[in-house]
Parts: sequence; C-alpha cells; structure tokens
Amino acid sequence: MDKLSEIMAAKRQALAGSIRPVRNQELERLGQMQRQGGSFLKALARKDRLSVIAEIKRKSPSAGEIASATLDAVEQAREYVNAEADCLSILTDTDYFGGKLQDLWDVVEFLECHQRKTPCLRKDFMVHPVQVAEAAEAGARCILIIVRALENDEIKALRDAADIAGLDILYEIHEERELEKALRFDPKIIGVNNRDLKRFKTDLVVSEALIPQIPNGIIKVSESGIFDPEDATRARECGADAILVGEALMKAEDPEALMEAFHQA
Ligand SMILES: O=C(O)c1ccccc1NCC(=O)[C@H](O)[C@H](O)COP(=O)(O)O
Repeated sequence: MDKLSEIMAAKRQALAGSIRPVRNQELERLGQMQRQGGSFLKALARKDRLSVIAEIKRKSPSAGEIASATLDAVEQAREYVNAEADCLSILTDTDYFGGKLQDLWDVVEFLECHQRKTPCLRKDFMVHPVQVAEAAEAGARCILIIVRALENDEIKALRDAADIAGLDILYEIHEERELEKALRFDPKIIGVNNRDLKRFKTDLVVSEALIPQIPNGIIKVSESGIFDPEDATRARECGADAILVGEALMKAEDPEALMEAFHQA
C-alpha cells in the first residue's frame, strides 16, 4: 500500500463516526455566510505575476518534522500575509501533518480581524461532504480533491457540495490518466503534484509533462518540491499560473524575500 492509500484509509476510518447526510440547505446557508476572504480562483488568476499558495505545514510523511508541533498557525499566517502570499493552504490533517481544523478557524479569524482577504484552502484528504461543510463553516474558500484517491461518485458528491457552499476546488493530479478523469468534472483549477507518493521523490518534470496538456481556461498550479526561484521559473515556463509551496517557505529565514522571488519568477 502506498502512503496516499494508507492516509486515505486512515482518514476514512477516523471519519466513520462523524459521517451523516449533509443537506443542500445546510451547504447553502454556509455558502451565504461566506465568512472570509476573496475568491480563491481569482487570487490565482493574476496576469502580472506567478501566484503563490503558501502552506502551513508542521510535518509530513516525506520530510518528517518541518516546524515545531507547537507552531502557532496564526503567526505563520501573519508572516505569509505580510509577505503577500496570494492564498494560504492550511493542512488540517493531524496524524500525518500535525495540523487541525482549529488552525483554519484561527487563521480565518485573524484574517477577518485584520481585514485581509487572502483566501484559504482547507488542505486535507477529503472523502465526504461532511468535510466540505466543516471547511465552509471554518471559512475556507477552497477544498482539495485528490483525483487518484477517489471514485467518480465520491468526487461528484464533493464537487456538488463545494459548488452549493460556494467553495472553489483544487483538483490534484499526478499522472496523465488522472487529468482525463479530472476533466470529466469541469474543473476550474487543476494542481499537478510533483511528488511521487510511492517513492516520496519530487520532480518538476511531472509539471513540465502535464501542465501543457491542461486545457486553456483552467488555472494551473504546480505543487510540491518547489524550493528556489529556479524551480518557480521552471513551473512558470511550463505554463503554471501558480505554485503551492510548503516546506521551503516554512523553513525560509526570510519568507518575504523568497515569496518576492517566487512572484517574480
Ligand atoms: O508532503 C508529503 O510528504 C505528502 C505525503 C503524502 C501525501 C501528501 C503529501 N503532501 C501534501 C502536499 O501536497 C504538499 O504538502 C504540498 O504540495 C507542498 O509541498 P512542499 O512544498 O514540497 O512542502
């Protein structure tokens, strides 16, 4: 079993007790609340620079500990927002990434208090609309759908729930056949994950092979393994509108300078 399958199985087990039918009415109500932020999609669609989704990530299966388990998500968000991140990605998985749903609540509250519109992605292993409702309630503006990890009917249920709640969707792919599968769902944003979750290796060749195949009109994101401005330039040159960066920004001595260099790539 590869790591992604292991994580998905653990997530399904952990969620089993909280699965319940999620009514459209509830999702509509959450959509009307729209607690925070501007549109995730629009924040990625800038023509003047490469957009950056900055991830709050304490640990990961591939890197181990990236930051202290006690890292304050709000302080990290403050650094990212001051550095002009276009969007934030907040890992809410606890067991493998050391995050929690409360991080999303706290960061959104911080953004609201400071009148910042930086939209947030709830980065988690989504399997059921209950998680979409949680994301909307906490103030996320986007959810992640890992195409390879889900059956078509599961993707449809998540897509329909997100649409009703007014959330954007980042469809994540790693192989050509996953692009074909993603395109059946009329995606507005597709992320190409450069990380091979069997061997944990990242290679920007994955973005270079897949991003040019994504049809025009869809926002293209290169994810994982982007460490320096040269990597960002490679992503930009193969057609990425945005990059999603975790480890490099979490560990950067000067996140503002690195963010600026990414934007200018
Ligand atoms: O990062 C991992 O080790 C990992 C393992 C299994 C499933 C997902 C994983 N990462 C999730 C991500 O998509 C990354 O956190 C994100 O793209 C940022 O990557 P990086 O800039 O390399 O930290």
